[in-house]
Amino acid sequence: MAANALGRHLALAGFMGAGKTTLGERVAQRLRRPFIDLDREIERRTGSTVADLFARGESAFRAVEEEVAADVLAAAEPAVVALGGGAVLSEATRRRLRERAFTVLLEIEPDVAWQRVRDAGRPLAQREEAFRALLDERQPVYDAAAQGRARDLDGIVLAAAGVHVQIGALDLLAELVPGAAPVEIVADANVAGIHGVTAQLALGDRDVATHEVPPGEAAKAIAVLERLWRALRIGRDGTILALGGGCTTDLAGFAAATYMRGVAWVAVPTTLVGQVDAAIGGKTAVDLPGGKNLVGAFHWPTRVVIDAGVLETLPAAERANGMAEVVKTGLLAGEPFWELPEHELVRRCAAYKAAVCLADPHDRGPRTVLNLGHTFAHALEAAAGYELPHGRAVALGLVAALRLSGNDEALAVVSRELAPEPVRVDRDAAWAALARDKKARGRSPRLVLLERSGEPRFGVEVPVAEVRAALDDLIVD
Ligand SMILES: Nc1ncnc2c1ncn2[C@@H]1O[C@H](COP(=O)(O)OP(=O)(O)O)[C@@H](O)[C@H]1O
Ligand SMILES: O=C(O)C1=C[C@@H](OP(=O)(O)O)[C@@H](O)[C@H](O)C1
Ligand SMILES: [Mg+2]
Repeated sequence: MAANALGRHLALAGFMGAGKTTLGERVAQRLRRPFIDLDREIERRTGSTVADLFARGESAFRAVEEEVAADVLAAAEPAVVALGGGAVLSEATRRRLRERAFTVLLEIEPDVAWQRVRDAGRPLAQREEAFRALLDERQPVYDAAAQGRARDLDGIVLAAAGVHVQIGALDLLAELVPGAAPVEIVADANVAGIHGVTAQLALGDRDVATHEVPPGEAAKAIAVLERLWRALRIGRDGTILALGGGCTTDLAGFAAATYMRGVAWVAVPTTLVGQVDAAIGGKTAVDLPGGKNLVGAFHWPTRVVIDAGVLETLPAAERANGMAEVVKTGLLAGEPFWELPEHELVRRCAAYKAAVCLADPHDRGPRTVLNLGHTFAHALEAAAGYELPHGRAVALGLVAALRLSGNDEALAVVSRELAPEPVRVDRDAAWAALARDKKARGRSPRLVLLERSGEPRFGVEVPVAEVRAALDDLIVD
């Protein structure tokens, strides 16, 4: 069974008034997919309104609905499809949804649904009592069709990406790790000491072993990977569960991508960076002596379990690294995510990243926006021999990118929230590293710019001299 909407249609099911049509259109925009509202498509093809079709008898409407659903779901290009509230009553449509789509149930309180549709002239929303009874009657069918559940726009995106955000989710791993097969945990050695037992207890008898890996970047080494490959015992139906920060999820995800030509994996990020960024989107990698992330694979985790509760034990310096990505994400989205309470901030950022990655899973274009400021950050990190904390490097990188964008408002946010401080590194080494960066093509580096918050532009050619000057401004002698 599909675990996410990657490469398949994203179908929205749910009762009348849940917002399938309204939110479906917005989700499609975020995922850069075509949007099809099944009812509108039926009206377009038949030249009659849904109400008129109903007036000729519900069974006639259902027959047309089933036929149009089959057609829409047969299309090769993955779309967002808002179903009508009764479409999943058809056994044939449910089967086609399982084959061709990932179905998210949009949940709604009956009172709210009734208030929304009572005066809209919908054929099955004429009398409140009948409306409520119909929802009760259909609930089991909705539950059977649902592969994910949501209540709002971000919830739909998160479900579509297989990302589960909930405080206390760590205790629910047995339910949240798809399937029933054995699980091997790959954990950061520090995190294993703090949260490892909780994860093991939650998994119960599915937990077969825990492999500890070095904390931080040291985990992303070929030697560590080889040790892990040799130690793994699961078969091809098993699951690797990564418990730790972005370095742990990068390593464990790559192990999962390669072990036995690929096994399923679940990411349980325990750092702010991991929860808002690294664990989402299927990029996995290890480092070579020549550079970071030089060997890797796109291997989307079957689930990402985000429990903001585990951040309580996160050291302040690690939190600061994460805040740089939070500020970056908020600026990209055009919303002050950094002002939100932690759980909500994590959810909003995770949803932003999930949408961008679903729209461009293999990093062919739009996903590049996530690199805002990172071309500079990576150059400074390399010149500092990777001794510079990532958050500090990203804060400085944002300063450079935003200056080049002429975005003073966003610059003020970065100064206030991240207090970036210039670094002492070798200027020529930093420049050489920037020129080597994979985003630099030919002579003029291509950057992500953000003239207006919420409207990033990627692949923008910026004159070499301006880029060099922006980099130099981040460095003190
Ligand atoms: N999240 C929401 N908040 C407030 N109103 C909404 C929301 N979603 C939908 N609506 C409104 O509720 C009504 C029903 O929405 P619609 O998208 O047609 O639902 P559905 O397609 O699930 O029946 C519309 O008037 C719409 O504007
Ligand atoms: O629940 C239903 O049986 C129906 C829901 C409607 O779509 P919405 O859910 O968008 O209102 C529409 O397909 C038709 O009126 C029947
Ligand atoms: Mg609708």
